[in-house]
Amino acid sequence: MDLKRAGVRMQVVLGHLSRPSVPAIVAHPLSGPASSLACSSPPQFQYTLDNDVLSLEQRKFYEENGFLVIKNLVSDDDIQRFRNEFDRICRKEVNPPGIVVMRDVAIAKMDYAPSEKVVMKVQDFQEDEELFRYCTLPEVLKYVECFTGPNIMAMHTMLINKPSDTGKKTSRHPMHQDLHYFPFRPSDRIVCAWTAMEHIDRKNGCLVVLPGTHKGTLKPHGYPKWEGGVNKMYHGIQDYKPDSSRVHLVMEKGDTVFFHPLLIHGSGRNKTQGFRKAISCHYASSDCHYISVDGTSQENIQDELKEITIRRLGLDCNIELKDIWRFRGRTVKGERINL
Ligand SMILES: CCCC(=O)SCCNC(=O)CCNC(=O)[C@H](O)C(C)(C)COP(=O)(O)OP(=O)(O)OC[C@H]1O[C@@H](n2cnc3c(N)ncnc32)[C@H](O)[C@@H]1OP(=O)(O)O
Ligand SMILES: Nc1ncnc2c1ncn2[C@@H]1O[C@H](COP(=O)(O)OP(=O)(O)OP(=O)(O)O)[C@@H](O)[C@H]1O
Ligand SMILES: O=C(O)CCC(=O)C(=O)O
Ligand SMILES: [Fe+2]
Ligand SMILES: [Mg+2]
Repeated sequence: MDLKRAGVRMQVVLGHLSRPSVPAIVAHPLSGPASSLACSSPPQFQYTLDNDVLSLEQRKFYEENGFLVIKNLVSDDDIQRFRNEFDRICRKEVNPPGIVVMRDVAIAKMDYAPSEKVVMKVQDFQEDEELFRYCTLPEVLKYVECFTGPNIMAMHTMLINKPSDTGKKTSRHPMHQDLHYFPFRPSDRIVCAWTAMEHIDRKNGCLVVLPGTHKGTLKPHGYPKWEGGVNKMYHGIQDYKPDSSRVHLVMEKGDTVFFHPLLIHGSGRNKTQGFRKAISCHYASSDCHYISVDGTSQENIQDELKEITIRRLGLDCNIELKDIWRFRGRTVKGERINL
């Protein structure tokens, strides 16, 4: 086993077994700045920017693996507030503009009273002041800036309420790269923050990552051929091999993983009776620019997103993908430049 793999394994094992202690390569919000550890010949960094937040070890870990877990970053109080607001949205006590409330495909056509038990995800909560607070938390943005730089936009927001699997395995999220969904670049200035809202492990469907895959390119995505069905827009990489060496990220409430948009990741079934909750935001530097995805592997998701948006807004004309993203994006720090 090479050192990198051993390191990843150690993080996961130690992170799971020895909760109060901070394993060497698991980042801690209070751990020291890179500058204090700087050695004589600084390595070249591609995926992280010079900053006083990440230790050299944390920085190297992200460069090598494409993700970094920061333990205990978001407070219990904040998580409770997000839970309360999610509940209010599910019960239709509030209906913020733009929000998408999604049911699991296994129950999509059934008629149930509105409650958190029928909602698998809310998305695009940029107009919901209470949930959008997550995207503006200074403790989160402090880390985001290490990847995006100072001009930061929140581009995509989600609260995922992974339901108990009905037996059809539809609670799985196929392995994918988030960049498939994004018509902006460069990819290295985009990062996802994903915070566990409770203890999450393999039983309730934790995140699964393929370390180091952020160094590859964007792969073609499509719907996996799953007997029990697949949720709308849950595309997966087409050449997924079940034997790929996966790392399951066991996380505690408040732990936050930052990951690169090319990192291949997904999540397994929720085999418990509860709903597994996580809140996330994709950030990008506002220096990024929109690209045309015409004629690329992203054309399939462009077509689906345009179709849904046109239907939802009741438009009778075409709409440009970049305008959908311009409309969603919100500046959370610095100034809005290109996006
Ligand atoms: C980095 C990003 C990574 C990502 O994963 S981004 C993924 C992007 N996902 C999205 O943008 C959200 C996709 N979901 C949606 O837009 C909506 O939930 C969706 C699917 C349009 C349904 O919303 P509504 O139209 O409000 O719901 P509805 O009950 O009227 O259903 C309309 C038709 O859609 C079907 N449907 C609902 N939920 C579904 C699901 N989970 N999977 C597959 N199909 C689903 C539903 O059965 C109905 O079909 P029909 O028209 O009756 O044949
Ligand atoms: N054809 C596929 N394309 C893309 N991703 C897939 C495909 N089949 C399975 N996956 C993903 O691979 C992971 C493992 O799949 P599996 O069916 O073993 O799920 P599980 O047993 O519920 O979860 P786990 O093994 O992670 O505990 C899941 O994240 C799943 O979404
Ligand atoms: O929370 C999960 O299960 C994974 C979500 C995810 O990767 C996504 O929506 O892009
Ligand atoms: Fe994802
Ligand atoms: Mg499995």
